[in-house]
Amino acid sequence: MSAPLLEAHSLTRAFGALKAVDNVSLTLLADQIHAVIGTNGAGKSTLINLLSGEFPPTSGTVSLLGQDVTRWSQPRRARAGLGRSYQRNNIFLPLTVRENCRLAAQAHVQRPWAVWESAQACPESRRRADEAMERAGLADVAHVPAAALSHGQKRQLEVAMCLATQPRVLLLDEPLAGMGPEESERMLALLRRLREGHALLLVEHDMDAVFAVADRITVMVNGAVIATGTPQEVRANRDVQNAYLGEHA
Ligand SMILES: Nc1ncnc2c1ncn2[C@@H]1O[C@H](COP(=O)(O)OP(=O)(O)OP(=O)(O)O)[C@@H](O)[C@H]1O
Repeated sequence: MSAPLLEAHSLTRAFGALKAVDNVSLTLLADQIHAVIGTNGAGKSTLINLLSGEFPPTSGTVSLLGQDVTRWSQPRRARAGLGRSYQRNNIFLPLTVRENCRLAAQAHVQRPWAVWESAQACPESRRRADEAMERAGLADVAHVPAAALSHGQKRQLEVAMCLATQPRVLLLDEPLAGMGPEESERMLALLRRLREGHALLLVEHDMDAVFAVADRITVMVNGAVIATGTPQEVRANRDVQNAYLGEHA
């Protein structure tokens, strides 16, 4: 069995009286895609925010590569190997694909205070950027300004920028949002390629895609986990069928 790269133990996050995430435990293994699904407001984005370190949990712990990172900031977790792509667009539109990837790598490698000055000069960030573009299938459009990319390519670029930071764990928040069938297929192929060597957490509303690509699925309702298992186990789970799946059961 693969090693756990990220573990959440009994994570809870309250906003006033509301428990947006309620006693959630989760283990992300290397070489696996772990999807988190649930209705709107189930707590998926809050869970990603707790794992990535956007804000602290009310209680519970997060460990990354065996280290307790619960009180670590988001940048510190990122430097330790936790990558995240956002639902909101994080790209510098006037810059080329390569420059966006270089800046992401640069912010990580060294001299983060000098990102503009040395994006050209730092061979290590150039190497990481080129590798990330290659893996994300964007090498052909390296010189294209991000503004000229299709919606699907922009989402690929977000993943590439995340890869340029050389993470072991990738948290992906709705990478397929707004995509047509062809773009979705391309992104799914990319996620499958990324599985090797990484632990991927995928929050996604497209159930067909989730069941096609995930090794494990966690189902959340009202902040709590109601089931975790293989796609087959989750599909067959009565609680999940009643609470959520409907026509996907
Ligand atoms: N900063 C906040 N302050 C107060 N309530 C919040 C905050 N963030 C989230 N919530 C509430 O927590 C609950 C979970 O929200 P969250 O965005 O995590 O759900 P989600 O599963 O990601 O939903 P969606 O699929 O619509 O993105 C919701 O009821 C939401 O209104």
